[in-house]
Amino acid sequence: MSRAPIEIQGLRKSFGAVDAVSEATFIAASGRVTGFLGPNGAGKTTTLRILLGLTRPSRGTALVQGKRYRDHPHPARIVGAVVDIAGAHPRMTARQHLLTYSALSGLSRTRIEAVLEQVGATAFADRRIGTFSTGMRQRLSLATALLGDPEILVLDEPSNGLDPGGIVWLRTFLQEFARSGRTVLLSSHVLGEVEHTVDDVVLIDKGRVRRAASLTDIRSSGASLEDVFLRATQGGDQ
Ligand SMILES: Nc1ncnc2c1ncn2[C@@H]1O[C@H](COP(=O)(O)OP(=O)(O)OP(=O)(O)O)[C@@H](O)[C@H]1O
Repeated sequence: MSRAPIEIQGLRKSFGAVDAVSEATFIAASGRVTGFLGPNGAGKTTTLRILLGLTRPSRGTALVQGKRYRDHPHPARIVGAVVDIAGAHPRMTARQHLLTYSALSGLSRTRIEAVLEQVGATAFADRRIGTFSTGMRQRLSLATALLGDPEILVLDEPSNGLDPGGIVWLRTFLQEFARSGRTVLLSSHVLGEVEHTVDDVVLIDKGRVRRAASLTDIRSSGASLEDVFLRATQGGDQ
């Protein structure tokens, strides 16, 4: 059997006395959008940061295409990470930011126009990032993630601050990305939005994965995603 593009196995991470992640085991499959869901402080960002090589786990493994992120010679060509572009210089334009990121990541600059077009950012490509709305920043973050033409997209709370039009646009984009055989893992605590976007869900609470299932299976059991989420995160043992 071929391996899943994302495999999290027995993951644990403690920060001093705080167990941010105490048992996380799940996969994200290709051709699917997987929602990584949990309440505030559940351990989502910590898990994604470990997956992206930004934080070291205390135990366990988080693999992309069978290897740790940092062991890939060109990780940006494997995984695109959609995280806040807070580190981007506010006086840089979107196009300058993409040029800088290409150079730092060893990526060709030939895809810059294509990714700007892909995320609908061409119109503001020459404006300074400091003047951007949240939605524009999100689009630039996605464009940055797409520069390496990755097989996998990992997004931490991607619809934060997007207006309804932006949310629908992002949903369509992610579903089309997955339909092309690629893989999307996104974290969120906004169930209403996620329910329209994802194929599979992984529910985490207090650092433990409580449930992993397809949305179809959840619906066929007669429960709503909200029911399952509340049961999983309020001491239930699902
Ligand atoms: N660098 C750190 N040092 C100490 N504690 C941390 C650190 N990072 C995270 N934590 C703690 O680990 C727990 C999990 O945090 P994490 O950010 O992973 O949760 P989350 O599910 O992403 O939450 P949210 O939805 O609020 O962003 C929280 O109790 C948090 O306070």
